[in-house]
Amino acid sequence: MQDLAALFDKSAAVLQHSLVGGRYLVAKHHLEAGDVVLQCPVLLTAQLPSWRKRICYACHRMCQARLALRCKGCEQVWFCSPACQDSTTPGSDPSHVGPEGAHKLNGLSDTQVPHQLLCPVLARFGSAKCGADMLCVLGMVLQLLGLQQLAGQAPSETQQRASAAVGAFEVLQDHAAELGKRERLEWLSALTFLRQALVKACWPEIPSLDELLPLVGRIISNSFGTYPDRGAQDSTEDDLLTQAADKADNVYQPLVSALSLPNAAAQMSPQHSLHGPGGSQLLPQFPSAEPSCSSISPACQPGMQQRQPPRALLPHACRANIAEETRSDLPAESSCQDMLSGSLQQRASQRARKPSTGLQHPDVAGPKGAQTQSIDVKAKCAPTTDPADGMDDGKQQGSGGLLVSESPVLDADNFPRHPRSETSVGRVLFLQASFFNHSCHPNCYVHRNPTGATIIAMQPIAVGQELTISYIDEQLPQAARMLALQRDFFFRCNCSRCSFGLREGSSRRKAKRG
Ligand SMILES: C[S@@+](CC[C@H](N)C(=O)[O-])C[C@H]1O[C@@H](n2cnc3c(N)ncnc32)[C@H](O)[C@@H]1O
Repeated sequence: MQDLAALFDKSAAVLQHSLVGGRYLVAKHHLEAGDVVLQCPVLLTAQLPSWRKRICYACHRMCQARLALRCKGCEQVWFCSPACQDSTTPGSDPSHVGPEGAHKLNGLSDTQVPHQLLCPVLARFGSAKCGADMLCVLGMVLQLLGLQQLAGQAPSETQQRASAAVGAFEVLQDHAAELGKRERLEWLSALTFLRQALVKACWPEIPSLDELLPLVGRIISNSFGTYPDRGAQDSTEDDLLTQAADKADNVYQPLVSALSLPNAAAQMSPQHSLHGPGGSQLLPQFPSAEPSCSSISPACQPGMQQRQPPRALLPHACRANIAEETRSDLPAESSCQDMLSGSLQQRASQRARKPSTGLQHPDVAGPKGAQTQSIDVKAKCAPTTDPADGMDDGKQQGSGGLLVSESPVLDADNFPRHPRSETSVGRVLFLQASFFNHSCHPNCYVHRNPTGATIIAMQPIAVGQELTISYIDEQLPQAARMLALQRDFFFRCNCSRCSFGLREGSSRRKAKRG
């Protein structure tokens, strides 16, 4: 606990532990809406195969044009510039690469796993017979194995940082034991492929399946989905403040009103003293478009990015799909027990469904694109195809923004809706953010950019009060929320809103019957 606590030294959060609730974070001091609670770097991240030709492996920029520079060794990663390509080799000077700090692939500049280390293993990924999301997770497992290799090297700052990262990752909750039988078999099959790739690449130590499965268990239950975003790249301090205010007002106020929580509306109506003590001073300076990158890639030019309303949090693609399905399929007050018992059995098949329509990969044209999204175990017989091949770049949708976004979208009537039409482009794991518990009525939200995430208070938070974020679309009906949390995060939510909702649901049913 001592070392873990140090992860939060420079933040407004303190890690606590309770025998009943496990680890959780509380406010170190009073926070106002808009205050930054903490910033966490990206620990692991990977793109879905179909997006790799659009997203620079080094700086994580999403580009409109298909990237021209590909690693000749593995043929699995693409770069937006020679500088970005060079940055992945040890000893290079990363200072001129991409947006400020974006070369820090793992958010730990000195522990970025050199691409040369991973390249021979990635070279085998082209023949993988697993689905896109699984391949994405395998890529993150490989990065972690790379960090483990760095951690085993001779003492140096790099070694120390890698050891710290690996050590902290190992204490994240691992839900591998809760995988359904079918899912477990799927993962074992995918991990067997990874082991074979490691053997062929002469990896120094080949972990057993029993050692690899918990890594997957931690990654899938702690990672966020990444989404295309047009505009967040230029996030300014004012944008962040506005987002915090929008989120608090437009997202939670209607929810609170709908639930008629006593006193809650007042609590959820921050005074927006966003520039108050500890507010703006603490806000980070997000990297803006960087001349070195934009001068090379037209897609990185600020003029190419259209500002869009901020969007809401979603963990990853299959969660978005479930959200959409459950919204339409499920009555708001369905029995949660029924939902959950069904959900566990259906988890694998739900995940196997192809993403909903909406924003598609710019290269994807109809059914061909859908092929890459299936993670059905049977479908794994077909190699993962890359829809970017042979497509016309001129028909791409514009998308010059960041990979990740996490703020609400407003409908025409100004009521927040969820970006469920968005398709995930990959996954990302933030170490510190993994210690925030979920609430369906959270007091913080996560603003993400390619180099990391910033947790921001959405309302005044008293010293010692628990800090929570939402892992899902908290505007879903309770049954759907519970289903998504159980299915994707392996727990049953005990937040105050769910407890309240259960009582409300049963009393409404009673009232209907009566
Ligand atoms: C990302 S971790 C959060 C930190 C976690 N408490 C820990 O000790 O590592 C997510 C896990 O925390 C627990 N958790 C988070 N939010 C919860 C909630 N609202 N209700 C019940 N359990 C929750 C669940 O065990 C879940 O799998």
